Amino acid sequence: MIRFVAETGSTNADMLALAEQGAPEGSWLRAGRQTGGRGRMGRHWESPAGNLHSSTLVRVRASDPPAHTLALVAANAVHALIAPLCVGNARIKWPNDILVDGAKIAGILLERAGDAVIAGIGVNVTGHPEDLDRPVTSLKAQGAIETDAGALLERLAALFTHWLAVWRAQGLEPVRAHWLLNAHPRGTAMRVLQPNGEQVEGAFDTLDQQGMLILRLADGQSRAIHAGDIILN
Ligand SMILES: O=C(O)CCCC[C@@H]1SC[C@@H]2NC(=O)N[C@@H]21
Repeated sequence: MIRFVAETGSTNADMLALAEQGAPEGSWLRAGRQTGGRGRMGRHWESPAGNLHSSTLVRVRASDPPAHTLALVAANAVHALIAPLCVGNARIKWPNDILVDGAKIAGILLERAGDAVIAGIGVNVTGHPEDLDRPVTSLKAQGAIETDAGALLERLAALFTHWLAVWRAQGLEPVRAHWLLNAHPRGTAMRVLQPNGEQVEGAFDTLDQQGMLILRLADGQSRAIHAGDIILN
């Protein structure tokens, strides 16, 4: 079920509260705008009217793949929503940003409380921040014919349900394989800013079976990265 509120602080915060009150898996919340939108690594997510701000709830089970790999489920769903609408080339950037021709168009934030994982998805539909040090874009700027956030969420919820079912029934492998098809190609040069402040440079190799980024360093060694921000060179 999709609920809509005209304005809230953060749909992720609201969905975490709903999860605590017993909301079932498959619940969705969409806000017209957010006043305290949360981004990854403690950043603010600009959330003006016209864009898509939504969160859904997954109740993880003991038999599921690792909960953090729901990031790949969400990225596959958001990529499938966005790619057909854009003239430019839509790609997933690890861990779960969606870029069009190198400019960020959507972001995903996973938060967990007990068995509840909240997947928060923000899509720049009609607007995007102007003052960032990284390229950003929106569906409107990409010439998309569908720019109604409500209609986009109907489609996104169906795509998320599909990828969640694959993840649960077939495991991580098909989800990971599809993610790799739509992500930066192997050999892409990148710099990783890790949460501890360390920077690592290398070339994208693959995602391992746990969803970790495997980077090939200049000396030929491999490094597994489990968290951080990537800058594509
Ligand atoms: O930093 C990122 O790329 C992740 C951004 C996630 C933003 C979405 S908008 C809906 C949901 N509610 C939030 O407060 N954040 C997520």
